[in-house]
Amino acid sequence: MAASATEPGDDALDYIAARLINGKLTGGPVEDSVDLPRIEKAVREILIAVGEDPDRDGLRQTPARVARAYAELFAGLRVDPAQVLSTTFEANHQELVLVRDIDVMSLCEHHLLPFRGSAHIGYIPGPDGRITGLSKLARLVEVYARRPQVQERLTSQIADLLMSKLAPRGVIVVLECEHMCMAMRGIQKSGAQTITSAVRGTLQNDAKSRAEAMALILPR
Ligand SMILES: Nc1nc2c(ncn2[C@@H]2O[C@H](COP(=O)(O)OP(=O)(O)OP(=O)(O)O)[C@@H](O)[C@H]2O)c(=O)[nH]1
Ligand SMILES: [Zn+2]
Repeated sequence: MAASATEPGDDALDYIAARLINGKLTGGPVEDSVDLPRIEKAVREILIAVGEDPDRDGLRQTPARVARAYAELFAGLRVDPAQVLSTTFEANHQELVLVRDIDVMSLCEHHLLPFRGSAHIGYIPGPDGRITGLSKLARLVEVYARRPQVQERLTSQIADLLMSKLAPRGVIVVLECEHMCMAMRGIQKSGAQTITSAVRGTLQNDAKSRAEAMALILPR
């Protein structure tokens, strides 16, 4: 079946945006916010520019496929990350909560090539002991990762939103990623891991707490 911008794939894209924030859409239908025909036109131009025939059988649907793929990969641009943390709980827990090894896939904003790895997110609840659902930490990663990114900004955006919405005593976010723009092209060094951290509040100020959290995050 021929795929086009107005076929059932659009529902799937709305579903992806909704899934990022637990069933609530903030950005409206995808066709209102992502100009799929414009992406298609640009991809067709790229194919011609590199010397391909965009009308040959295998490539005919490629511009439409790439348009839908980009809408999916950048679905986080249509989502308000604050909504991810709209549900919190009283737990009277005063110690570290840490979710390790959250899968991260994003696109670097310099080359639009993927970077991929793990996120580790920890926080010490505030005096009210308020916590959030563990899955919300992974959702937060998804919302910010599904945008053109640099790893440093992705790391600090997660930390800053947790600080402002959860009012914890401290936050630590560590990302370990491999960048395809360093592996597939350019310097062509595959396997290099970039590690970024964003540390806030007491985890920033208290070296002992920070060292304890880091030992749990990067034990090797
Ligand atoms: N700091 C940072 N740099 C990134 C990230 N993703 C890609 N880059 C870098 O962005 C830089 C862009 O550098 P430019 O010199 O403008 O582009 P370029 O000529 O394609 O660079 P090379 O990759 O060195 O060939 C490169 O050094 C990439 O490695 C990221 O998440 N954070
Ligand atoms: Zn890049």
